[in-house]
Amino acid sequence: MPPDPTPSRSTPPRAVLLDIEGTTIPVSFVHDVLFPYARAALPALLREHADDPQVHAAIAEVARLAPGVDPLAQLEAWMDRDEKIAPLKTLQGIAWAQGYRTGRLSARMYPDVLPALRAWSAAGIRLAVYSSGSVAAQKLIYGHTDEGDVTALFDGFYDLAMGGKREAASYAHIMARAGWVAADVLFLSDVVAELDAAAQAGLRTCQIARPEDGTVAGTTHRVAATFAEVSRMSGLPVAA
Ligand SMILES: CSCCC(=O)C(=O)COP(=O)(O)O
Ligand SMILES: [Mg+2]
Repeated sequence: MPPDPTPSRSTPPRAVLLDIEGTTIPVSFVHDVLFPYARAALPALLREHADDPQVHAAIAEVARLAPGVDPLAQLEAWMDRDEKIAPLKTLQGIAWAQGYRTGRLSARMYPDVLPALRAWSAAGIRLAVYSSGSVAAQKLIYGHTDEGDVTALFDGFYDLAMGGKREAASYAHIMARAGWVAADVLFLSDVVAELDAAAQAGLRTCQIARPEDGTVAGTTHRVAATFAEVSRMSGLPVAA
């Protein structure tokens, strides 16, 4: 995307960066389906696949971050606190891969999301994902939705390798990596601290506050309950 010499908030965004949990996929799917699936699968994964290079590297990273602690116990403690730690996210992604492959997992998106993403993409709006879930896990979730494989809608996938979602520098890294101009990009998330960080980096922001997830609307960002509302507020194409 070439830089716009006169970026203006009165023009529609040229790109949209999207959080997953609570924004495109229900919190209940992540917390009641994905997380318990990974928690149940991790002991066998660590026991039986410790020689797999990705598993091996992730376990080594857990040991580096928590020296002297049993890696499985540490992972379970992080899961108890829903910590967004890269090796945990890598291992969860590996655990979910088997579930998607065998058809035991299929992702449910909020019903308003896909029509909007399709309309935005068809109009040339660039779309990218930024989630604490690993890039591999992001491609799995969007590759195995109840609506089929929707990964082709996205130009980019970004995870904690860019930095934490509550740090402004992470959004600057993503802009540099994508070649996007922050002022032209709309970031959608349910979490105010993430929106604060994105706004600090110069992105436009809109909080997604879903009644079904009980998301509490903040006071400092625009708020929408659905992607149709985002379209109307931001001048993005509205789904037919
Ligand atoms: C890739 S889906 C699972 C998302 C996940 O593991 C998580 O912790 C939620 O992160 P998000 O940044 O999407 O809120
Ligand atoms: Mg979220």
